[in-house]
Amino acid sequence: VFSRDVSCIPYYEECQKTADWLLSRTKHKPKFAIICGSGLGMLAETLQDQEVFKYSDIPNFPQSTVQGHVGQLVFGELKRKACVYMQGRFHMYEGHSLYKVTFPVRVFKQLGVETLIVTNAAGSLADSYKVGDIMVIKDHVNFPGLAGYNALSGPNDERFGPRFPSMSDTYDKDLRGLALDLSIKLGYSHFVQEGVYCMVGGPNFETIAEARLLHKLGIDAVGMSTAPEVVVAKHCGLKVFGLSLITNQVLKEYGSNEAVNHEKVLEISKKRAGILQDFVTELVAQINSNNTN
Ligand SMILES: O=P(O)(O)O[C@H]1O[C@H](CO)[C@@H](O)[C@H]1O
Ligand code: HPA
Repeated sequence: VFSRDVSCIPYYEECQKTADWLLSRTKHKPKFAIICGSGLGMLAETLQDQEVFKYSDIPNFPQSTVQGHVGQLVFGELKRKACVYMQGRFHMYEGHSLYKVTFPVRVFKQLGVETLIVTNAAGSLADSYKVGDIMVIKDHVNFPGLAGYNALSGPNDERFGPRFPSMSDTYDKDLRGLALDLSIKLGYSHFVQEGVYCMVGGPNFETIAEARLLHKLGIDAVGMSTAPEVVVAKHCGLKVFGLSLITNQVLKEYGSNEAVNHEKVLEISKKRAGILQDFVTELVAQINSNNTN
């Protein structure tokens, strides 16, 4: 489940074939790819001149199985910049191999994308965060990756990137700075944070003991995605920027009657998607005007 079957058809060619299929059907040449987190598919709604491809029609593409992940690529223009949105991501807990989870990222690279913007729904461990806050991802802890379930495990194809890529500067410093400046300009600074995201395998939410452990480790927000996509993006030379929407507080005390569930996560995502949408739109516009990209 976790690693690539080395006997399967060559991965680079497989990605290229999918990219060529898309390029022959869309007039857009995206430089930005945006992955929509749980319940955040509406981020794509502001795209002008849309062209939509269902995952079930795209060669080699996996299928979405999680509620809140529609399962289509939307190409279009945001402030006259060509973008592709992934409405529905793939998670390890769905049973996808990590090479399938990250397949779209490599396809984006072959489409000519230069910057990947990841979004996700996450639970907060940081005491100062509130539900509805947006966290600019400064760095991540890839728990499955540390345990050997890494999207880069298996044969390395140098055409994507090096065997041993550095991850010390993964979330682009200029883009993070730009986003924090922008949050002030947009009047968002009271709910925009910067912090560390941690990926756990899921699909269960954390036990109290696990939540306390993550909190002690200095992790600010936890989710079940993002790290594999980001590792693969960095490996193949994409600039990376990430936003976590805080959909719930992770319980750290015993005896509470509260419990998180996916429906509550989707409810908050739906409520805050508009704000996230504006943030991403303005950011994409600014990246160009500042020549950051
Ligand atoms: O990370 P995204 O896809 O936003 O979704 C988050 O929300 C779901 C749990 O409610 C999990 O899939 C978790 O990873
Ligand atoms: O509390 C959480 N834990 C893990 N993943 C999540 N995704 C949204 N909220 C959470």
